[in-house]
Amino acid sequence: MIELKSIFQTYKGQTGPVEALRGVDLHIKPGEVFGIIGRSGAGKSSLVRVINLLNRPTSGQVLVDGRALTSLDDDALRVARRDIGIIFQHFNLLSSRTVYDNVALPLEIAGLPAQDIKARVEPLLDLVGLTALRDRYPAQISGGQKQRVGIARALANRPKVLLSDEATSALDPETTRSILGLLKQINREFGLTIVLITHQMQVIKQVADRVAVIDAGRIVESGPVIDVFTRPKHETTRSLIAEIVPQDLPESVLARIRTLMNAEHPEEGQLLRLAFAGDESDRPLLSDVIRHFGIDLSIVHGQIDEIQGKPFGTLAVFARGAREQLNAAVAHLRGAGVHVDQVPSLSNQELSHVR
Ligand SMILES: Nc1ncnc2c1ncn2[C@@H]1O[C@H](COP(=O)(O)OP(=O)(O)OP(=O)(O)O)[C@@H](O)[C@H]1O
Repeated sequence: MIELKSIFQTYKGQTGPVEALRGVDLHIKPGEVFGIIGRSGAGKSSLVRVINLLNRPTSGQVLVDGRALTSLDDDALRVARRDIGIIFQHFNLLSSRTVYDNVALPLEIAGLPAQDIKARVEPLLDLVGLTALRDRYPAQISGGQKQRVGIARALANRPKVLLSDEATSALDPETTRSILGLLKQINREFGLTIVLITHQMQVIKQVADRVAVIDAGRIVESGPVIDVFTRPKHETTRSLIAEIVPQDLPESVLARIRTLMNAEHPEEGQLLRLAFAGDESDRPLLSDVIRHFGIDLSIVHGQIDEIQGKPFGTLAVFARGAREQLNAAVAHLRGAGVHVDQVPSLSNQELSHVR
């Protein structure tokens, strides 16, 4: 549905060129909710605005629904853009127009007759739950309601793709949940492809199917959300995930591990960090390894959460047993699809760096 090929975006900065995007390749499939996450200044807005050519990239190709937007002239691009709706952090509504007239605006620009406009706008107001507020002005409605107007307006031209540029960043957590719920509903009902950029992992966790992590203008990691959450590879991903899944063990847990460690011969104890997702979490894997390999396990820390109905979690366990048995147990867990980090040393100094 959307293909970005080797995208570079360089701005003329005040003190010299700023390379906001440095060779981005992305392939977003039809009907998926694709999240792009990164810290402030990573290049998220530049990237999302390249998709509809609000920003023309310095080099690279943008294909949407098989059409190379980067090769179109201005007139053809204007028409092609009707297939791509966009919603913004600050809603960008016209204050002098009512809710109804804001939603109608893109259809007026496209030259639809008033009757056709009415036939499109009314069901959209119904969809976003604003029929009763149709004659209010933006100053007379809440932030969440403004974003609902933004969504209805973005859908007016019946796009195939909806871009969301930090659309929930100015909203409180409850309103954010309801707006994301609405986006997911639209994605399911209309099969609309949604690309959302955000700096909030909560947003990715609630609605995205796949996610790409952008850092300093490059995609550093991408994949299904559940994989990226349970097995983050890049430091930026780890620190973003720490917002909702703590990546470092708390000091009190480290103190417990030190106590356990002091009670053991170093070669007989090992700290393991397990990450599991989906079906793995339903199986009695820990009791399996205790029974089959004759080892003891103490759970020292853990967290279980859910991503779109699928459980995922991390556990830190202190494993005791003969070295060979411990290694066999780790191999068994890995064979069952659990990601296992073996914390290699039990020295106090290294424990202070345990993640
Ligand atoms: N028009 C511009 N002129 C010069 N530099 C720009 C321009 N727009 C963005 N930049 C720079 O490009 C880099 C990427 O900016 P961008 O807005 O894409 O990042 P972002 O991840 O969306 O950040 P934020 O979350 O803070 O909005 C930053 O260093 C920014 O200062």
